[in-house]
Amino acid sequence: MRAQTVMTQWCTRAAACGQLRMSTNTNTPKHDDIDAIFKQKRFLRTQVRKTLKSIDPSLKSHQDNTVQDIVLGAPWFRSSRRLCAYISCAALREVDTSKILSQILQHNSTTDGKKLYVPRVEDKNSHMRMLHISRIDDLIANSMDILEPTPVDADGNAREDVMQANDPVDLFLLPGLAFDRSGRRLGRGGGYYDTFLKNYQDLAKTRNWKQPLLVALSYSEQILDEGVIPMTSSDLPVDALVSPEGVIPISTTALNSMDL
Ligand SMILES: Nc1nc2c(c(=O)[nH]1)N(C=O)[C@@H](CNc1ccc(C(=O)N[C@@H](CCC(=O)O)C(=O)O)cc1)CN2
Ligand SMILES: Nc1ncnc2c1ncn2[C@@H]1O[C@H](COP(=O)(O)OP(=O)(O)OP(=O)(O)O)[C@@H](O)[C@H]1O
Repeated sequence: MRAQTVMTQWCTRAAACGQLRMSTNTNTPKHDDIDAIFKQKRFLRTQVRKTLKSIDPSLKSHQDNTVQDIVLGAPWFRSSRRLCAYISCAALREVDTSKILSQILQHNSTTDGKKLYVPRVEDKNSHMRMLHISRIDDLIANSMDILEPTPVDADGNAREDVMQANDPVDLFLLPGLAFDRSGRRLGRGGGYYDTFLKNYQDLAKTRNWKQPLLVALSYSEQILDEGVIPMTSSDLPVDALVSPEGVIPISTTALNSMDL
């Protein structure tokens, strides 16, 4: 049985027996409900991690290539000038970004002139920065074994922090554990991306910049039925998903700007 089928059946059963009380309404949940939502998220993360572990490695690698080729060929990627992308971690079974990143850093005809910012975790208090890198050698493994940039480059200069940059980022390539077709995203629970994206969106508003396009990369098995992913008011929806089946535009921005 396919992992997606197992997940769908599990979600249906869990919802039916009350393990997952989905917040399909947009009202902010009461304080009493918040703990339950975080508990539901933890439960769902465990299920998704199991599903990811069960995907056949050759199927996973095929999906990695397909998703990356879709991104590399997409007009919204090709026309982006400044982007933030995650450095995929094999142990976390995330969609691989190595091909996308190396193409950006090679400055070839597809990706010429793009400026790349990647995450650096500063503390456990949901604080993450996005720092500019120009070479893959700018990265070292952190305590979670994820590659990230050193704060200072080889010449001793502080790397540019995207929050201090003079020009706007047009595109974010986002990781996550699970997604749905209405833009819900389940992260790894650190609150790093939600906090960062909220701050970046506020900065873009202050500067009168166009908001960046938020695109999450997903294996097919990570796209869950609508209503299954619990949300709080701090969870930010994504504009679009890229899975091996193609691009799924979600927001009006995505529908208007992705040229699909
Ligand atoms: N590649 C990548 N880089 C990233 C993130 C990410 O999700 N992926 N982050 C996104 O926030 C930030 C780091 N946050 C992280 C949060 C949790 C775990 C992690 O290892 N989680 C384990 C479970 C740990 C536990 O339960 O104690 C896991 O998910 O298996 C890693 C990174 C910034 N950089
Ligand atoms: N019961 C709780 N009450 C209040 N805050 C909590 C609770 N459980 C977790 N948090 C915190 O809420 C924040 C957001 O958690 P959430 O589960 O929404 O993260 P996420 O969306 O998966 O992560 P990310 O934004 O990095 O993708 C984290 O800082 C987490 O420590």
